[in-house]
Amino acid sequence: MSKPVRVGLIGYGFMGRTHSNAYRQVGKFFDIEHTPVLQACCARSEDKIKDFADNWGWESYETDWRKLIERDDIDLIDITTPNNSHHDIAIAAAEAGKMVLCEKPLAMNTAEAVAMTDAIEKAGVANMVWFNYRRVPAITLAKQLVDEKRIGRPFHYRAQYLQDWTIAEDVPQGGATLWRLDAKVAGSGVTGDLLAHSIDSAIWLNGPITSVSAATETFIKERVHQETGEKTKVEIDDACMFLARFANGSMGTFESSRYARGRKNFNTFELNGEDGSVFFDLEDPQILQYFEYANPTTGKKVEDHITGWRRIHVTNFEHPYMDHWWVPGCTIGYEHTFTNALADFFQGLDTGKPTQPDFRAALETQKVCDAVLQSAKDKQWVEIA
Ligand SMILES: NC(=O)C1=CN([C@@H]2O[C@H](COP(=O)(O)OP(=O)(O)OC[C@H]3O[C@@H](n4cnc5c(N)ncnc54)[C@H](OP(=O)(O)O)[C@@H]3O)[C@@H](O)[C@H]2O)C=CC1
Ligand SMILES: O=C1CO[C@H](CO)[C@@H](O)[C@@H]1O
Repeated sequence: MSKPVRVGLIGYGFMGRTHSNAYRQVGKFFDIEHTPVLQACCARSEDKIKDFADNWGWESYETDWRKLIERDDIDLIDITTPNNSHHDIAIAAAEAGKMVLCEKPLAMNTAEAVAMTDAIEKAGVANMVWFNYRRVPAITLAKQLVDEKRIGRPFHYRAQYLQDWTIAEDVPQGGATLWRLDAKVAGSGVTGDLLAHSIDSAIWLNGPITSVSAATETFIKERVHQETGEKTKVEIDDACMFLARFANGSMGTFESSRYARGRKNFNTFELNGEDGSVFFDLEDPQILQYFEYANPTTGKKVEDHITGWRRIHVTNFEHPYMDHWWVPGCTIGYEHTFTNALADFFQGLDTGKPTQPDFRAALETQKVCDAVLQSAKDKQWVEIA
C-alpha cells in the first residue's frame, strides 16, 4: 500500500533539478511503500520558481521558505539552497515536525552542525544528508568489499577531488553558483564544497579520522563581488591538502583544488590493505579497480604471473543498485546517484531502519572540515574530538 510523503523542496538550481528528477523516478524503479508527492517548491525569485514548478510538475510554489514549513500539507523539507541557509531552514523544519533532507556540507561550521543535529534528534524526525557519491554503485561495491574483509588491515587511504572552473581572475564571487567563492555564503572553499565528499566517503569506507595536518592556498586574492561590483578579498580556500590519521591506525592523504587545469569533477580514492586494494575515479564511474592478494573465504594468498589489478565493470544485477535499472552492461549516470539515495531513504521509512548518512554522520564530516581549516591556520596537527 502506498504511503504518500508530501515534499517541499527549497531551491531550483543544480541540486533542485537533480532532486526533482529523483523524486519523479524513484517510485518507478524501486519498490517502495513510501512514495513522494511533489507538493511544493520554493525560492526567492518568483518567475524562476514558477517556471521550475511547471517544468518538473511541482503542484504549487512558495517564495518564502518559512511559509513552506508552516504548511500542514508538507511532510518533508528538502534543502538545496546555499550553505549559509541550511542551519535556519533545517532547525525550523525539524521544530515543525517535518522530515528533513539537507544538501552537503551540512553547515557553515561545527557549531551550526551541532545545533542542527540536536534539533533533528530532539524532534525525532527522519533525516538524511545528500552525500550522493556513496550511491555510485562502484563506491558502494568498494564498501561491500571492505565489509567482506577483502582489504584486510588498512594501511593507506588516498583521496583527490579536483576541478578547474575558478582559474580565471575575472570569475566574480557571489551570485548563482559563484556563491561558492564567497566565504560568507559557502563557509569555506574546496574544504566544505569538495573535500566534504571525500571525507564522508573516507569515514564510511575506513572509519573515523582522529587527527589532521593541513595546508590551504588562495591563489587569487581579490575578486569582484557581484552584489557590490567592488573588488573584495577572497576568503575561501582555493586548494587544500591534508594528512590524516584514522582510528584504525591507517594514514591518509587528501588533496583538493579548483585550479587543476583539465580536471572537471575528478573524485578519486584508493584504499590499500594487507590483503587487497580498491581504487575509484569518478571520471571512469562504472569501474571499480580491485587488487586481490588474499581471499577471505578460501584463505588463499595469491601473487603469481597472472596476479594484477582487475577492472570490475559495475553494471551487473549482482552489483549494488543495478538490479533496479537496465540490463547488465548498460550503464547508469550521475543523476541515478540521487535516485538511489532517495530509494534508500524511503526504504528506511518502510523498514524503520534509518538511512545513512544522517545529520549525526554529517556532523562528523563537518568536524573534520573544521579541524582541517584550523590546522591550516595554526600550521599544526589538530586532534578531532
Ligand atoms: N551532493 C552534491 O553532489 C552537490 C551538492 N551541492 C550542494 O547543494 C546546495 C545548493 O547548491 P546548488 O544547487 O549548486 O546551488 P544553486 O546556486 O544552483 O541554487 C541555489 C538555489 O537556492 C535558492 N535560494 C537561495 N537562497 C534562498 C533562500 N534564502 N530561500 C529560498 N531559496 C533560496 C536559489 O534561488 P533564489 O536565488 O531565487 O532564491 C536557487 O534556486 C549547496 O549546499 C551545495 O553545496 C551542490 C552541488 C552538488
Ligand atoms: O559534487 C559536487 C560537484 O561539484 C560541485 C561544485 O562545482 C560541488 O558543489 C558538488 O558537491
